[in-house]
Amino acid sequence: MNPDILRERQNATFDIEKLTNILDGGAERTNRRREIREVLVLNDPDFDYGTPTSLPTMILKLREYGISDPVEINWYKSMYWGTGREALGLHYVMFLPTLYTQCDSEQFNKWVPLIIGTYAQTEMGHGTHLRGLETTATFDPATQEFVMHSPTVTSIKWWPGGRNPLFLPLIFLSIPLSASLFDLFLSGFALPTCSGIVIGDIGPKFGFDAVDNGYLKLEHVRIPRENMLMKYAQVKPDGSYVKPLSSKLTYGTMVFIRSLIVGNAGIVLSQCCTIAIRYSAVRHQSEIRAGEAEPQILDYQTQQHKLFPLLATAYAFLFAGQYMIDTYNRISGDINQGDLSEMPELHALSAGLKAFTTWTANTGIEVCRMSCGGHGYSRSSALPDIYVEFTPSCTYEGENTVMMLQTARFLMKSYRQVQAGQQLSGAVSYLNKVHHRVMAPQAVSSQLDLNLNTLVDLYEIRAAMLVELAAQSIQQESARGKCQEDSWNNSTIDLVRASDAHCHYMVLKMFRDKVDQIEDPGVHSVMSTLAHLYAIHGMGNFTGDFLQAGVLTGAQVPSVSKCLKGLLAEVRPSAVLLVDAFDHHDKMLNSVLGRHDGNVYEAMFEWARSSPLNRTEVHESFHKHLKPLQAKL
Ligand SMILES: CCCCCCCC/C=C\CCCCC/C=C/C(=O)SCCNC(=O)CCNC(=O)[C@H](O)C(C)(C)COP(=O)(O)OP(=O)(O)OC[C@H]1O[C@@H](n2cnc3c(N)ncnc32)[C@H](O)[C@@H]1OP(=O)(O)O
Ligand SMILES: Cc1cc2nc3c(=O)[nH]c(=O)nc-3n(C[C@H](O)[C@H](O)[C@H](O)COP(=O)(O)OP(=O)(O)OC[C@H]3O[C@@H](n4cnc5c(N)ncnc54)[C@H](O)[C@@H]3O)c2cc1C
Repeated sequence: MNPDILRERQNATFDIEKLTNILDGGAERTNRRREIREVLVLNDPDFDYGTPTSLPTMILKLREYGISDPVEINWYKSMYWGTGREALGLHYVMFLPTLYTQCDSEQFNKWVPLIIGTYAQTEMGHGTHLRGLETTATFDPATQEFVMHSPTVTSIKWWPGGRNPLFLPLIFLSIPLSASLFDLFLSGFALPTCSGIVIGDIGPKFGFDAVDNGYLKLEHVRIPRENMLMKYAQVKPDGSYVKPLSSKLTYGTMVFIRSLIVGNAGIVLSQCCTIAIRYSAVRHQSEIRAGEAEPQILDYQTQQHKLFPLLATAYAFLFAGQYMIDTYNRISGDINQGDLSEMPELHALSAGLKAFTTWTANTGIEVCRMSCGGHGYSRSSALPDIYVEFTPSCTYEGENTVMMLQTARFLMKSYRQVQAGQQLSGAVSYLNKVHHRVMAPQAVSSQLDLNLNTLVDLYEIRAAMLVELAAQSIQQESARGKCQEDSWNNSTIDLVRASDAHCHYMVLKMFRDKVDQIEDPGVHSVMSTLAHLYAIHGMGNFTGDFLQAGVLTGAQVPSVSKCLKGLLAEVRPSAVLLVDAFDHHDKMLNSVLGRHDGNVYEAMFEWARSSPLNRTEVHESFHKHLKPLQAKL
């Protein structure tokens, strides 16, 4: 083991295993995750990663082991495929959940065990604006079929991932009866027997290469009436339409996946922090004091300033992901029982946190890559591949700006309710104080109050102020004679800013609540330090907001920076131990820089030598192209 990394692991001030258990949701979950990793994947003689049979092997193994829990599927898949995506991601995280949540019982029993599918909602002309989707599904009572049709070039289904060229069970969103409502259809087409279908691949993408994203054009293709997913809405044999309790129930799968993406952003950021911080512990470069040995780059304050707030953010997002999934499970359970009262809040929370966490993690991956210098740009680091695979999460499953505006819609509605004298509960209950003006900034002392509860309060006041400012912008636009829609559009910068601040407050609050639950003194101490670092770092990035909210004075601003530097120094001794607690297996990370043993250079040389370009002393292209050319010169 590299001596630097060995030294970093001595004198631990907290129990790493206990922290890993907290991240997994308990010791039993850690044991189960490791069982899946060690027994069901690494030590499985059939484990054949990287071969053409990998995918079918994985599917059969998941069924053989009876793994159906989304988290356990993800544990298995991420061990099998490492940090990359694989062609069946969409099947597991969108196609199956749609069947689970939108099929009636007969359909469920008929389809779920049997098929692999994709989710074809987006069209060439519309991905965000679902009410603008053009694909039609017209019911023909005479034949008890729906006629599926792509009326325009912009209605061609575009992007469905994992498009299977031979058999096409896919979830469709189409407009069967009216522009405002659309429903889900399962369309099993067996190509090439089924005429009226034009299918293909949309071509090379920025990345996501393991997933074949396709296109699908339908020309009056008929499917049985029974293929409409009929849990919430039905078309009866006589053609009558039974509306769902809410038209937004059709959107349920997107809410589910957005809820998963929050935790996934934490996982991906934790992978990158593991790579960058372990590498920074073994990389020596330049000098701090003339004549002394080159220091570990982790001892540079700027390197700590790049990586430690991201480390704190990774923990924050992992805890936010736990909260999000628990909230999703609770509310979707109520929805299943017909109680839709919290559906708007679930939508607003999942939409906002999906955007907030993916935007932050997306930027953070690049900071981790650049903090590793040239070797960070090598594919051997795994950081370029992680970035390329993660960055579309800011676009898919709800483009981030649009998602933030959906959260803003909920915040504005809540603000208006408070103005009308209603008492709010849940995540927006802090807006009650705005109405009663108890949001007045606390007596701001000359010293920054570092109590975590106080910091949470300051973020709450900042969010409330920005919600009020956005609402005032809309009111001012209306007062200038603008219609409601234009008043909204002319305030969308403020609205996104308010949603971002609301999400930032929510994530810090979840972090603080999780720290409060930690009983082990050592783990509590180091997690409390990270939560403070997360809060103070955000205060440094958004100083203007806190000044504008009156919860920070100009005189206190220097102490924010001073406090930040102190917290960076406090984290430094535990940095490697804190990434060890993420418990990412070398085989899954697949990173020369992030190896657990820290033996980076030896591994990098081996990695380079294994490159296809180094198979022969002289590359065949010399003999094929250059040598004949030289002979002519
Ligand atoms: C631990 C396990 C980890 C697993 C790892 C998995 C991590 C993930 C990794 C990879 C993922 C797989 C790869 C994904 C591939 C990508 C797939 C896709 O992209 S599929 C397509 C996704 N498309 C979208 O998300 C479309 C976005 N657009 C919309 O959702 C809607 O158009 C809209 C923007 C919400 C607007 O809808 P609409 O116009 O109908 O509504 P509005 O007029 O704006 O609002 C009317 C009222 O409706 C409320 N509303 C809107 N949506 C919802 C909802 N979903 N639920 C509840 N309520 C909703 C809205 O709030 C308004 O309410 P009021 O204000 O009127 O009260
Ligand atoms: C890798 C990848 C995989 C995908 N897989 C699938 C899949 O399997 N199935 C599927 O159905 N789809 C899939 N998609 C499509 C994806 O869901 C859409 O790209 C996404 O919903 C964004 O919609 P759009 O492309 O129409 O972008 P647009 O909405 O056209 O966004 C373009 C710009 O317009 C802005 N904008 C749009 N509306 C508003 C508004 N109301 N207010 C302010 N600004 C606005 C956006 O903020 C953005 O800046 C995938 C996409 C990617 C990148």
